[in-house]
Amino acid sequence: MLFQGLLALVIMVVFVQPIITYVLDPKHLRKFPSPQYAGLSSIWRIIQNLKKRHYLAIDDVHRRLGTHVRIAPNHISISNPQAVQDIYGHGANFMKDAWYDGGAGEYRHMADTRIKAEHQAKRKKLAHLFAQKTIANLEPVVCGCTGVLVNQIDNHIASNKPINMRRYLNYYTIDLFAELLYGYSLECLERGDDIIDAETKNGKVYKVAFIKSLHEATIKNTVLGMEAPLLPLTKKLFSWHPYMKSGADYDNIVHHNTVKRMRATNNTEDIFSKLLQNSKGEDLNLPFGEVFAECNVMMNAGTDTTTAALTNSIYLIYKHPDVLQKLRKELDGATGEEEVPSYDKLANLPYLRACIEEALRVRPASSMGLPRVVPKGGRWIAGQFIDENVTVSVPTYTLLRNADAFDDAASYIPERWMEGDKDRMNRAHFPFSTGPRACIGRNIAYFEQVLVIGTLVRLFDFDFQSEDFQLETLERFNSNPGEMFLTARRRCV
Ligand code: HEM
Repeated sequence: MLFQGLLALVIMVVFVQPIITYVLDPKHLRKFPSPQYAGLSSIWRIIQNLKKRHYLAIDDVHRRLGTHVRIAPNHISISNPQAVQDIYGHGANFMKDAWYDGGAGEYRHMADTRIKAEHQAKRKKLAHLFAQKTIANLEPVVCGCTGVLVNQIDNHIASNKPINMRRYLNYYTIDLFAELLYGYSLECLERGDDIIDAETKNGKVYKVAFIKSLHEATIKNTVLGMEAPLLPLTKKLFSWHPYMKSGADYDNIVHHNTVKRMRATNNTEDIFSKLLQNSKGEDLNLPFGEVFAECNVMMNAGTDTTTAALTNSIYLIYKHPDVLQKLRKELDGATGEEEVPSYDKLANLPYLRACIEEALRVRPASSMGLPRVVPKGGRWIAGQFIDENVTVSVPTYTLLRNADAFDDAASYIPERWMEGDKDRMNRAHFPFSTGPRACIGRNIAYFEQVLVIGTLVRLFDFDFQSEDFQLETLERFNSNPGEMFLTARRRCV
């Protein structure tokens, strides 16, 4: 009876109420074109998401229908560089949409906190963790992990086996971020798998796969968040679904490591120790739930996006032999005999940086338009007035391929970041988002990319499994690369 009641309510909210709203059109949204039935039901977007091709569907509708497109009953997607500042810029004051409630737990973390004052307080508290100065101190850990990755590639060469670079780069980011955060590695790279300890609140420890848990949890959060008002119901209705268990598994991985680190008595200089204190070293007395929430988002955002960025860079560089050759010339001139060069030798190499930037543009780790709510009074966004309380977003993938901002936009051309019109490009280039909610971890992300790409390109030749290999993208929330098997050889210099 309860189940039928819930189902009826879901049908009412998902189907009936949007039809009434569509006809009455209180927020004047019918003037915006929309694909198929997207203006009537969020099911259209949910289906695109379940197909893991949401960004491509949105890209396609913008090409066909123009800059302002209604992609859900209360959601306008706006593909225009001006909209980036209008929506996400400092001073725009657009709140994060209720979609972020999809994955929110008892305590909010920095990324899913929606209230401005709460977010500002959190960001102020945690900003010192991500300052360039703090990150420079992390170099021994990043170099150490990069060395383990090099060893593993050598092991694959020795045993004549191709290496699944997408997975090994993910093991790398998991180990690296665990070591940065908790002060110890989860040793996925050494083992060649991501099966690690998780722990329930009752203290039961069990083994689980990190990548699968995180990915399935993300699909669940993304899809359920698209009908945020229904979350209290849908979470119950789908409690049987395996992705719910995956969500709990991911939380339990973070729980296990947070409890373990909390108990540790040694004075490790890791992000965790800094998380518990302010920049003056005074104890913040954070409740466990808040510490857990921040660790939860860091193990997610700090691993999944950088895996995508690293895999995409390796793919694109080795798919473009002219780029590979030019990059190697720059690297060889700047580095010595050491296997893993120091960061300062790589940090200011313009072509290396251009290769990384261009990979973030053509294959962004985060492709989906990040939803925000139009503030009271409504706003003009990229030339069109949008009523208050309407959800808006800029489709990241589509804008990063905007033909007005980028010549030959679909092609991988690192040179554009050295010779092109940077002002024109930067108006549309926002792989880390922008404004007060922009990525706080971008310094870490560049640090890792510079070291890993700089090291691997110098040391190894890689062959794809076939000449026509195309790396697929599976968009959950982040755009995750598919499997990428490479045959490695030590480079002959
Ligand atoms: C190439 C790698 C990365 C990319 C492309 C990336 C991209 C992004 C984007 C687009 C956002 C905005 C999300 C939104 O508005 O919903 C974001 C936010 C965030 N990122 Fe990253 N990220 C990367 C690496 C990292 C790393 C290494 C960390 C380390 C912890 C991190 C932590 C965060 C956090 C905590 C937020 C929320 C910030 C806030 O709302 O104030 N990211 N990132």
